[in-house]
Parts: sequence; C-alpha cells; structure tokens
Amino acid sequence: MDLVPPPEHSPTRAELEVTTLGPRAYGSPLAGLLAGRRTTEHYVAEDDRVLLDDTVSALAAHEGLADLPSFEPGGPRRRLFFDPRTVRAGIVTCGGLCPGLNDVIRALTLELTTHYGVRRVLGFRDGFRGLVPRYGLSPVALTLESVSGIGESGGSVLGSSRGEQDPEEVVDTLQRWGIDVLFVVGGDGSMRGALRIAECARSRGAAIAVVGVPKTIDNDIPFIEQSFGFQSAYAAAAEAIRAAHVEARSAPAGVGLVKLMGRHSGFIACYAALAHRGADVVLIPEVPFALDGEGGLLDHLHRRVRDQGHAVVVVAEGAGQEYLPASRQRDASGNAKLGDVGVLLRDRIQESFARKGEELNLRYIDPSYAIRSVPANAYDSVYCMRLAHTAVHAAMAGRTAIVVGRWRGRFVHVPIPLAVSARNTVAPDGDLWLAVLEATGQPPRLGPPLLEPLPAQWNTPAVRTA
Ligand SMILES: Nc1ncnc2c1ncn2[C@@H]1O[C@H](COP(=O)(O)OP(=O)(O)OP(=O)(O)O)[C@@H](O)[C@H]1O
Ligand SMILES: O=P(O)(O)OC[C@H]1O[C@](O)(CO)[C@@H](O)[C@@H]1O
Ligand SMILES: [Mg+2]
Repeated sequence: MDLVPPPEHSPTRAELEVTTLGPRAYGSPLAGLLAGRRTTEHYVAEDDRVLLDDTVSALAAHEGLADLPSFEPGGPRRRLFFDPRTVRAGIVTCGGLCPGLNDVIRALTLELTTHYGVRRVLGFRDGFRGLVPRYGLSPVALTLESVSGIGESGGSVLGSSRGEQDPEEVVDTLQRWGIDVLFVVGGDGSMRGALRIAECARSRGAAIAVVGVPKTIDNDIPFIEQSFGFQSAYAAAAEAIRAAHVEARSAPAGVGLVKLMGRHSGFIACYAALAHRGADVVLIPEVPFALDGEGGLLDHLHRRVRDQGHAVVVVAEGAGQEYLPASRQRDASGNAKLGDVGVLLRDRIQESFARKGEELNLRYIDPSYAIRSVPANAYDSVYCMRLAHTAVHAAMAGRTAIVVGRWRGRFVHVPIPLAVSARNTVAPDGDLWLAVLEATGQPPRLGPPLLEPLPAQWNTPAVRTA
C-alpha cells in the first residue's frame, strides 16, 4: 500500500525507548488510584504503548505489531525508583519567556509535595546560571505557600536566561544540593542542555533523573503536539492582527503589517492568522516568496488594496531572510539573530506605493515580547498542570533524558535525543498551511507564474472562507 510517502524521519522503535535509572523498589503513594485500571480511550496503562502513527497506510508499512513505532505512555506508576520521603527535587526555567511557566512551577511543586510527600523542592534561578556557582545565585525553597497564586502573572518567578553552561559544573551543583530529580522547563535549546546534564550525571554514576517540560511559543519541538504557552501566545498575537485589521479597514488604502515571533517555524503566524481571519497574506520561514515582479508580494498587495480597499499582511520574523543582509550574529545560546523583515517590508511597501503614485496608509505593528509575557490562558493553565503531573510521575519512576508531551491526545515520554533531532516546522504541503491559504485567499505561490504546470493539488484556486 503506498497511499502516502513515508515521513522524512520516521523514528524506529529503538529511538523511542526511554532511559531509566534502574529497578523500581518503592511503592507509589498513588498506587491505590491505579488499582484495576486498564487501557481505555481515556487512559493508557503503564505497560501499554502509544502509537506514533495514526493512519492505516503508515501502520500497514510495518512488518507487524512488534515493529510499530510507539511511545511510552505518561502517567503515574505503581512502583517508583525514588523513595519519595527522601527525594530532593530541583526546577529550572530556561530560554525565552513563555506563558505558563509559573503554572508549571506551581503544579510541579504541588504534585511533588502533596501527592508524593516530597519534602524538599528547590527552584534554581535565572535558568542554567542558577546551577553554576560563579553567578552567586542560591536556590529558593519552593513550598505550597511560595507558589500560591503565581500562575496569575506572566514570566517565571525563577527567572530565565540564555547561554550555555558547563554540564560538569551543573552536576556538581546538583550533587552538592543532593538533587535527585531535576525538571528542566524549556525549549529545544534547554532540552539539549538537559540531555548534556543527564549524560554527565550518568557518566558519574549519579542517579539523577532529568525530565523536560516543553516550553516555547515557537512550538518547534517535534513529537509534541503543542508546547505549553503556544496557545496563549497566538491568542495575544491574534489581537495584534485584529488591531491591524481594524486600522487598515478604517483608512483609505489601509495596509496593516504585523510582524510576529518565529525564528524558524511559522506556527504563531499561521495560528494567529487563523484565529483572526483579517489577514490577507501570511509569510512564514518555511514558504519562500517573491517580493518583486509579477505575482510577487508587492504586486499581490497592490491588487488586494485596489480590489478590497485594504489589506493585512502577517509576517513571521524568519520569513524573507534572503532579502536581508546575511547576519552571522548569534545570541548567547547560539540561536541565529535575524534581520528585521518587518521593517524591510514596511519600507518596501511604502516605496512601491509611492513609486506607482498610489495612496497608502500603512500601519506597522510589532507586538514582539507582548505576546510571550502574558499569563497562560485557561487552556494552557490546564495543559501546564497536566504536563507537570506527567513530568513528576516520570521522574519518580526513574525516567531520565525525556521530555513529556502530548501526542495524538495521550500524554507520553519523548526521549530527548529524539526531541532535539529535528525542528518542528510548518509543512508547506500539510493541512495547516492549506488552512491558511483557504482562510486568507492568498495564492499558493507568491511569485511569477510557473512555466511548469502546478502540482495537481494546487490547480484549484484557494477560496477565501472568511
Ligand atoms: N547544545 C546545547 N548544549 C547545552 N546547553 C544548551 C544547548 N543549546 C542551548 N542550551 C542552553 O539551554 C538554554 C536555553 O536555550 P535557548 O536560549 O536556545 O532557549 P530554548 O530552550 O530553545 O527556548 P526558546 O526557544 O523558547 O527561547 C540556554 O541556557 C542555552 O545555553
Ligand atoms: O530576544 P530574545 O529574548 O532572545 O527572544 C527572541 C526569540 O525568542 C523566541 O521567542 C523563542 O523564545 C523567538 O521566536 C524569538 O526570536
Ligand atoms: Mg529554542
């Protein structure tokens, strides 16, 4: 059967195996809750597996059941690796801010203390810096009282930072404080850091569980349906599109231009544009576009303004980098510092309308940090709590070098080596981008007409649905 081409990288069963610290010698205080539970559509038993693929064609491509790639399910275990009465836990939040960081800190602390009876939870400050003595940042005790109400505000009560730290120094600190389980709340970079810490601990024979909780507004961690905070961030971004739409519609020849975060993945731009359907064009790093010439962005915009009286363009920061001077700049974590595509488009749109003598009222909005500093919305608050619970269960059972996630509705353990092996990006031939084309009515290709015929699936003109 060859209904679908194989995915670019289909992980093997071996790549999906999680690392465990050893046999589980202790009964869990949550064991009573699990008595008699079996896998149902609402629950996955601890000895069952969650399938990676969910189409008949993908499953049929495998030899047999034993060969099917699958994740270890998340959730409480009957038996634990750590004795909860003696365990010491640490929490660190790293990388850019993200809605829900405080919800995760609170939920980790509550689950550890109230359900497992853990007596000592330490918060390390300012990201991985808090684990390196030369920064002089002593950890803070996290208690039921100290985490009370912290989810009301954005940011992280522990602070965050970028910049790589030496895993040897980090593990020295963990051992000095007697930390048995470390929760690393962060994005792809943080997970790379977490993996190095887990590997360093293992090389020393130190039984330290390192468990990740996937935070990033870019939603670029693969094998995790959505990172927490993403939904709150795109809801905030949709407000910027709403403002641009109102401004554009209320001025003669109004053009609203909104630049959103998203260095390499255009998820925020896509979801925000779908959430507020005022956008006429969405530009993302994954889909190249021509700026000038017939059918290019500027040509399309002139036509939209002529036909409709106004237009709204949403651009992700990583789009159109080929039109900017190449930058070799990196931030402290080694992430590329990109050129400002928003300012470039603002200037090029203004020039183009001026050159043609056409009226233009352009409003440029760059909401920037405003979208990631908001508190988590109700959806994300729930999601943060459930990810945190899953992370605590995994750590207490001795799982390490994993990041917890939700895959096809089930909570699972994703081995960090797999989670950092690729970047989650918007597939130009996937249904999210198709939905964006349908919602905006933008042509599938912003550029000169192709000499070659379009692929069959592009022959139908995109229909504007709203
Ligand atoms: N390869 C790596 N090895 C060790 N540590 C790393 C590595 N890459 C990044 N880190 C560390 O992880 C932390 C966070 O990384 P980064 O700044 O890239 O943010 P992130 O976790 O990807 O989150 P976001 O993308 O949401 O901002 C930093 O302290 C960074 O130095
Ligand atoms: O200016 P900072 O804090 O490095 O953050 C900017 C970057 O962080 C991200 O939001 C990811 O957290 C990127 O989309 C963005 O480019
Ligand atoms: Mg990142």
